[in-house]
Amino acid sequence: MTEHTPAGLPGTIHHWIGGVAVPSLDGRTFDVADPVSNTPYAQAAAGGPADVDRAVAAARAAFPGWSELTGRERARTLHRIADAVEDRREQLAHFESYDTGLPITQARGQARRAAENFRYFADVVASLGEEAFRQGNEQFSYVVRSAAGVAGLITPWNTPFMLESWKLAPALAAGCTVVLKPAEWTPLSASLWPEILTAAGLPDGAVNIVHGIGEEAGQALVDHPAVPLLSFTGSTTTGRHIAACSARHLKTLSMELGGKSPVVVFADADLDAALDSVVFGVFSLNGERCTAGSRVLVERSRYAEFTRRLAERAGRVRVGPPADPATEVGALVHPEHYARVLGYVDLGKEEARLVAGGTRPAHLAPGNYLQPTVFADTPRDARIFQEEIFGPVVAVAPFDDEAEAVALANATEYGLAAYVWTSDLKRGHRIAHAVESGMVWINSHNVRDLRTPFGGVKASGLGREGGAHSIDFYTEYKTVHVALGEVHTPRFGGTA
Ligand SMILES: NC(=O)c1ccc[n+]([C@@H]2O[C@H](COP(=O)([O-])OP(=O)(O)OC[C@H]3O[C@@H](n4cnc5c(N)ncnc54)[C@H](O)[C@@H]3O)[C@@H](O)[C@H]2O)c1
Ligand SMILES: O=C/C=C/C=C(\O)C(=O)O
Repeated sequence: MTEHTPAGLPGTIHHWIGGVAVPSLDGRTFDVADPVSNTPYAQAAAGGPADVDRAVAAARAAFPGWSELTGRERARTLHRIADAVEDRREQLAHFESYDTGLPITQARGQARRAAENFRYFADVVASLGEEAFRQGNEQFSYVVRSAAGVAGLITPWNTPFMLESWKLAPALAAGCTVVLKPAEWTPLSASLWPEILTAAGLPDGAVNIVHGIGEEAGQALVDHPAVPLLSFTGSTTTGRHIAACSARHLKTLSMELGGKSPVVVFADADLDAALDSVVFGVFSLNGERCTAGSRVLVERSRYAEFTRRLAERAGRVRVGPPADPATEVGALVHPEHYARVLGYVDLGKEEARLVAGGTRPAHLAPGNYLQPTVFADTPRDARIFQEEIFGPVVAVAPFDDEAEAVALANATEYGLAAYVWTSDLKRGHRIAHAVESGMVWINSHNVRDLRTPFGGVKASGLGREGGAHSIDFYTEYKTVHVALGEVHTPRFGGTA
């Protein structure tokens, strides 16, 4: 605990099954710590197969009632969920910041975005139509959509509440009922869902939450035969494992996985704007952001200037306690993750040239703090150029021409996001089309439009969520064909 411990912390975080807060059937719990003191402040229920089974049963029981409502009726509940999130925005932000180490100002933004996710998907489902096709006067076909069933939602520890809402909102909008398994390092903000969903009048069992360790609670959800679809956000390694396990039941999968997104800066770019975007893109959210621009490729004629300015800016980023409103980079989520990031920093010192950061800021004693770190002259086969670090660490490298920029941008197994900076818009589009990624921003940082497909290619994922793509994922189609005129069925076997 620290002087910044928020009021109202629960001592125990329970599962939420069928509208009731419950411990694990076998009574097991795990420790939950904050990333500043790294000491446990709560116990959370450690779910296993029997708890997941109970949660799936509750979701199945709630499914007929929830899925048979009209889209407009479900939309009304979703708007009330958004209201309830907004009502608790301060508490949510403080819980999130305390548990994850995110700076409080950024945690507030994530809470706002969570409410927005519910409003957005409420509007989508309220205006959703279905398709019809006519073949002259002979046949009419129409397509009905229905909720796909009980959805399993498995979420990571970075921006946990927002990413939970990014799955809960479209799943509920589409008429699914769900079992959510939050990340075990950051279960605190999820402990507010029961209060939020109850205040909004969501029927019991429509959302069930099972806390626990990925390999136990998450695995049980993956293996459950009555969960036909899984939406997973997390690491590529876990995603691959879940996909392999899901083959047995042919589950429908949506996977938002890791990234190593390039930022390509041409000599004709607005360098000030590009610099702002690079600094924000890799150091905001503590660098624990799937779409972080963690590889910066700069045209050689501006490379030295850009690298020097980036190093200066990184040195001025304010690292500090997550609860301090002046903090720009807080504490990394967990000592294990912190050690992993520090391991990459040590490696980077061998593989490239350290030009900023690389150490714990002297004034911050315990806590998982790291000064924003910049490596220059990074070779393309360096591990710090290839592997997702998921912390405030950026690798910079020069390029000589457009072809080399594209080759370097594509020289990783990942393909989530990419960013291009140039004042030549034709070139901007050329690069956007040539880069292997699910999303590209030209002369912009990661500004989201919730209507667009979000997701990646290569090792960054499978499928897309966002807008109608989310609704498609959480629904099944059925096509109904009906004859309009006289039917001339080919007569097999002659007449009787
Ligand atoms: N592409 C995106 O949209 C996006 C968004 C956020 C995070 N991420 C990625 O997430 C990663 C960081 O998150 P993380 O470290 O929590 O990832 P992780 O894969 O370790 O864990 C994610 C979730 O999966 C669960 N899990 C672990 N093993 C499991 C198993 N065998 N079966 C079922 N569930 C299991 C965990 O408990 C957790 O809830 C990074 O790679 C990051 O890029 C991607
Ligand atoms: O760290 C990952 C961030 C994911 C972001 C979204 O899913 C989103 O902005 O909708």
